[in-house]
Parts: sequence; structure tokens; C-alpha cells
Amino acid sequence: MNIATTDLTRRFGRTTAVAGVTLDAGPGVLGLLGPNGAGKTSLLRMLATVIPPSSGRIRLLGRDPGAYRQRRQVRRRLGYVPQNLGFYPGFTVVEFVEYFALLKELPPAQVHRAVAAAVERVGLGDQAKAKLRTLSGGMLRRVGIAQAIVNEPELLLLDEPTAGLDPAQRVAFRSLLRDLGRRATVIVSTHLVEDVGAACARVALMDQGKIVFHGTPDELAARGIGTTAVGDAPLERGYSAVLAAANS
Ligand SMILES: Nc1ncnc2c1ncn2[C@@H]1O[C@H](COP(=O)(O)OP(=O)(O)OP(=O)(O)O)[C@@H](O)[C@H]1O
Repeated sequence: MNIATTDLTRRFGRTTAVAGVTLDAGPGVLGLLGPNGAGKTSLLRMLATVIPPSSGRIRLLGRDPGAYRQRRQVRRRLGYVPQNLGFYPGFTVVEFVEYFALLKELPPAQVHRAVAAAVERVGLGDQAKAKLRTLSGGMLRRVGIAQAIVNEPELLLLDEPTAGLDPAQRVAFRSLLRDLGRRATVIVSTHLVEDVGAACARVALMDQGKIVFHGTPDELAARGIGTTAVGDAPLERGYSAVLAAANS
């Protein structure tokens, strides 16, 4: 398993953001759904080795991210798109992605080609030399995705990557996700249930720090059948039904 957590917990003062998550994930795309404040970002940040857990066990790519050398090995093979990635406005698209390639310790001889491929893959080939300050919000999101995939990560974590993308870009991005999921373990948090239906083989639903559902999109949709759950589509009704049951 590329990700294996046992009873993973993260507290911020008196708030328990993640309350005992046990999750295994191999290659493929896993959609992470849940209402605001459910703990999705906190879980992704722990999996991205950005914050340590308060308690519980976590193994990434067979390694222990709590140990310095192993954490460094994991980071080389990891891609992470945080909710709010800071951009250097004076950098060009290529310079920014290259910066991350170097941070991820890509062999120098591979950097040029890897950066060009990542920029092309997110559809920014024509903007490669544009300064970041001149790009739209949706284009910046795509730059954020390019930096995450520049090292062809085996573990890719994306926090609401489709927010701000126009419909055509969203469709293109879902196809990129499916492609990446063929060899990598991809976890994508989203509020767009359509993302899950279109791109994810599996889905986990978080509520109040816990995973209250883990299965296929069809299984989630089935949870809404025969209930009074609200939603415009089967997946939305399944989502509402699981949340209602978790809170009853
Ligand atoms: N750095 C922090 N300091 C204090 N509290 C935090 C911190 N980060 C998260 N929290 C709290 O932890 C809980 C879970 O937040 P988190 O951002 O993980 O949820 P989320 O599911 O990603 O929400 P959203 O869908 O709104 O992005 C919330 O109650 C939040 O206020």
C-alpha cells in the first residue's frame, strides 16, 4: 500500500481536526469528500508530510515519514497541491515549476525535460514564459498542479484542485487525474461531487474528523436510494444520506 494510516489523529488546541483515521490506499484515484471543517485538508497535510500527526501511525510508500531520512525519500516521490499555494509573481511558469523540481531533488539533467512535460500536461505550453503575475486564477491553479507532477510522483495529494477551473479545464483535469492514477496513488479533495463520478475509482467521505464512508462511487450513490436524502444527482443523494446517518 502506498498509504497506510492507523488511527491517525491531529489536534489543534482543543479542536480535533482528524479523529482516528485508518486508511489504506494503493494506486488509483481516491476522491475525498466532506463538508467544510470535516478534516480533509488536515488529513492531506499529514499525508504530504507538512504537519506531523498528534497520534496514530502513518506509512507512506512503505516508509515512516516521522524519521528524517525516510521523510526526505518520501518527499522526492510526492506531489502536493495545497489549497493556497504561494506564487512568486516575478517568476515565469517554467521558472516556478523548475524551482519545485530542484526542491524535489530531480537529477539536474532531467529537470529541463520534466518541467516542459509538466507544463504541457496542464495545458500551459503557450504560457510557459509568462510571468505568474499576468496569469488568471485558473491558470495559476494549473501551475500549482504542474509543480506537483513535475517529479512524476508515486503519491499525489490535491486539495480542491478544480476550484477556479473553467468547465473545459475541469474536464481536461479529470482526464489528467485518471491518467496519473494508472500508476500513482492520487488523493483529491473536492466539493464537486461530479469530480468524483468522473475521475475517482474510490471515494472516502469525511465528517467531523472521521471517515464515515469508503467505497466506490456506485456504492456511495446506492446509499441514497430509497432515502429522503436531497441532491440533484445520485452521488449527491448518497453523500447526503451518509452524512445524515453519521449525524443521527
Ligand atoms: N492550523 C489550524 N489551527 C487551528 N485549527 C485548525 C487548523 N487547521 C484546521 N483547523 C480546524 O480543524 C478542523 C478541520 O479543518 P480542515 O481545514 O482540515 O477541514 P476541511 O475538511 O479541509 O474543510 P474545508 O472543506 O472548509 O476546506 C476545523 O475545525 C478547522 O477550524
